[in-house]
Amino acid sequence: MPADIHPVCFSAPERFETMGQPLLLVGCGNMGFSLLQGWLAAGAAAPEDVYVVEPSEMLRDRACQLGVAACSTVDELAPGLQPRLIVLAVKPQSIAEIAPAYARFAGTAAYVSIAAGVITTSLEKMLGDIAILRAMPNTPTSLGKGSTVVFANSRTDGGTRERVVALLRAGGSVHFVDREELIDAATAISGSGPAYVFLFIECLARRAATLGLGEKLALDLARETVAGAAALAMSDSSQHPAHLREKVTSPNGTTAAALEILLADDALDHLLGHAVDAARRRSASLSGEV
Ligand SMILES: NC(=O)C1=CN([C@@H]2O[C@H](COP(=O)(O)OP(=O)(O)OC[C@H]3O[C@@H](n4cnc5c(N)ncnc54)[C@H](O)[C@@H]3O)[C@@H](O)[C@H]2O)C=CC1
Ligand SMILES: O=C(O)[C@@H]1CCC=N1
Repeated sequence: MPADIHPVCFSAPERFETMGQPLLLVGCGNMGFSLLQGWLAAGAAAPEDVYVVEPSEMLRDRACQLGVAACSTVDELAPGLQPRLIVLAVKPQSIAEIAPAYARFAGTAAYVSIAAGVITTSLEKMLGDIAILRAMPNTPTSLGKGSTVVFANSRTDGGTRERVVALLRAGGSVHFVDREELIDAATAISGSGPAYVFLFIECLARRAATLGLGEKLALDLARETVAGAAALAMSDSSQHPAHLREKVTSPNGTTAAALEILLADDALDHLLGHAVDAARRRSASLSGEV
């Protein structure tokens, strides 16, 4: 873990502080819905406290099936609604158009944006000089197995940080960074990371099928192998992944034959390095497009 990323020591509270406090989720697409699933499953928010704004009828229906209220535009929200937290889960390219309509809640609300690459200075121009946090979650949040990296602007007080952590903690671990550019790094590692792992599963399954294992068994084995290895890697933090790898690798055995290819000229390391750099640079460049 980079020295700048400090995990928040936050054991799950018995009673989440977000309970009874209206929470507004703006955008309920892939990531917004993953967050919503995580919050509700962990009891971090009660369905009756959550209001979703989402223009897609299909996605509103999906949200409503979890018991929350959903409408298609900000203007349809009850005039008296005073949200305590507003989570902006819309695309970076559309946030400048969408966010300003939510500035009217600034008297009661703190804002969390999950938009990749959209810096707090830009968000402050859209919403005002108020408490704004950037969070970079990932889709395993829907199962409470996600990682979220958070940066808070200077207007964010301790109570607001705690409230946001209480909510995000429902989706898995929460880590604060104190330099905003580290959100770009986190985006490239944990935000986009699940896609790299899914690609690995796809590739492994394709190879398994090529070896004659059959489509279903091929996919089952690829999924189970990644899930099992990840569970092992998580089960004992004193064991470095390299040590776990060595335990699989018999001298002059089959794993050694495969690793000789993957480790040759640091091929995999370099490929992943290029990929992660591209994601980090893309995150940084998105800020110039907003
Ligand atoms: N998909 C992922 O794994 C992650 C995504 N993010 C960030 O989350 C944000 C959303 O990404 P996705 O969920 O993947 O995209 P998405 O396209 O699935 O979701 C965006 C949603 O915003 C809705 N929307 C459009 N206009 C709206 C408006 N005026 N008011 C309310 N909602 C509106 C869309 O209908 C759509 O459902 C992006 O900024 C992305 O950078 C961050 C971490 C991970
Ligand atoms: O691909 C993207 O831009 C978003 C941010 C991290 C994951 N998905």
